[in-house]
Amino acid sequence: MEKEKEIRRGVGFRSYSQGIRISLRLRRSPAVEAAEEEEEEEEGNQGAELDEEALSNVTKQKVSAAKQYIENHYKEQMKNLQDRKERRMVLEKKLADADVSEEDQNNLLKFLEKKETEYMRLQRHKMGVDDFELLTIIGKGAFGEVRICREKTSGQVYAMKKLTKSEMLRRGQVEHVKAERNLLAEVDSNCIVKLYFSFQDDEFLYLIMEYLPGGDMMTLLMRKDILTDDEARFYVAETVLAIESIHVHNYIHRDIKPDNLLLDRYGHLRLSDFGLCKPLDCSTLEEQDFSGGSASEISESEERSGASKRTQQEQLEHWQKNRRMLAFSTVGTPDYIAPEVLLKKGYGMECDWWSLGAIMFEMLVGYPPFYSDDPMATCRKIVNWKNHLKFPEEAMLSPDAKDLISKLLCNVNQRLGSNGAGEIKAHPWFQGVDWDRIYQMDAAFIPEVNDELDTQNFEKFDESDDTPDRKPSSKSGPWRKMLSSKDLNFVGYTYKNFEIVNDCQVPGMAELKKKKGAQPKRPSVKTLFGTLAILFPNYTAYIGGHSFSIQVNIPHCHFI
Ligand SMILES: Nc1ncnc2c1ncn2[C@@H]1O[C@H](COP(=O)(O)OP(=O)(O)OP(=O)(O)O)[C@@H](O)[C@H]1O
Repeated sequence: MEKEKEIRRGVGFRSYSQGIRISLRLRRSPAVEAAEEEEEEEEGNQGAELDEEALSNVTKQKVSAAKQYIENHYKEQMKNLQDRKERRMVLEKKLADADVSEEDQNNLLKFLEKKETEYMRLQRHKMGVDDFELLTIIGKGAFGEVRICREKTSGQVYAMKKLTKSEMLRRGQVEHVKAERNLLAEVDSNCIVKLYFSFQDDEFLYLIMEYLPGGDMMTLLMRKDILTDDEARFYVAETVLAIESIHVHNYIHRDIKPDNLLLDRYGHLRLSDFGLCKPLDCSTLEEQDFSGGSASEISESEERSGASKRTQQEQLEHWQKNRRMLAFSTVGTPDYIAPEVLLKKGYGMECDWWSLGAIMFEMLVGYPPFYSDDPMATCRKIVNWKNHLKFPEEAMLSPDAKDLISKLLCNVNQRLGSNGAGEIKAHPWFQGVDWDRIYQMDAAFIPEVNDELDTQNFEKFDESDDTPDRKPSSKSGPWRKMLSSKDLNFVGYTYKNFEIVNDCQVPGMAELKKKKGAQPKRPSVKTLFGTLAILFPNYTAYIGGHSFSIQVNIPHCHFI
């Protein structure tokens, strides 16, 4: 009966996004359709409105998936049209001001149109794992692996993160993975790893990101043991900026740890791994499960294992021995998670500032503040942090460093950063930090990177076939795919970033930008060529009998 009602009503909705009205009906028999039309007329044409309760959950899910798909599609199309118009206008304006013959002007405009057509074709191209040559594995996590890869057509090198859908579903991580994709697509910041494409096949989700060859902070800390105050200040300051840049977009990371702080070619830090927090199973525990966390109870158990007698150096060595194992285990390390997150009490952005405090402690002391042989004991220590936060004397932390850590590892309502990142930036430990220029300055360490495929700053991983590569699913149209029950969960995941145009990668443009006002008023053909190159890199043009060839790596606008 319910079902019949559902079929009789059909499903309709209207979307007024970008001025486009969409109404969708799921399949009904012609007889049902006719009956419904009659009914609609009788009801004064109100039949398209949803009777929310009459719809099954699956139908509602399908409707919302279809709605999202169509809205995304039209939104993107409108934006593309607008962008195309703007590119034409920019070029026309430049041409009007330029010292170029009419013939050259026409040639350039024709060239632009040709490139636009190719660009549109490229946008329609359905990306799949087959578009990439898969190279070395550089990371493994609970849901999949990260490896470097090369796009076959452009030759561009990326990092490909591959996540197993079934695993995400099993662990209820679907919303998290969507959050990760959304954040990466939405936040365009120097401090965040850049996302170029995301796509999926039947079994996996793929994120194609920039490859950051400097390695991660976990590896750096394992190689260096501890950092000096100045070195730590540099990385902590860049982490503050990275956290701030996601908070201003109303995202909370919740899982900030050294493994998620990546270093670029020049040693500058970028935050990654959004929304895939792997809650140690203690996050499903209730408050009483954290009982037994008093100083004396934990000391007793640590005494039994000999942990309480360890010197700072011994504790550091013990930590390092366990660290990789913890990082690659399915439960992950809880060492940086805020107590309110562990207790599921409801948490806000402050939890990321707690993680910052734990990372800063590790940078200066050598191991995180609540480290214990057993991850459950670590959770207990975090929840009972007042009894367990101790600065080893041998570490000789400066009073300012201790003060900042203590103001980050504390109750939420007293935590520095609760009123914005400005509070943290103003702390005396950061005195002398030029917050506006830190990303332009030399990093504390410049990583050794010999070529674009160099992975020396990463651990070596086995090519064992945990998550076998599969062929991408058939390309028989988005609707069929969208409505297959498995993929409904991941609708809206696919993404191409054609937007981040980094003109500093265009030879000559960066210099022009630096020397303000140096750009000639009447641009030469060469400058015009630069403009076109920004729009459409990697091409050779013949202007005024000269051939100009520029190789520009703007991967998201690739191979046009
Ligand atoms: N864009 C990138 N460039 C270089 N290395 C990367 C990149 N993304 C990830 N990595 C490497 O892969 C490791 C795992 O990545 P990430 O944490 O995103 O994966 P994950 O499966 O979500 O792991 P986790 O188990 O921590 O959730 C990182 O610690 C880093 O060493």
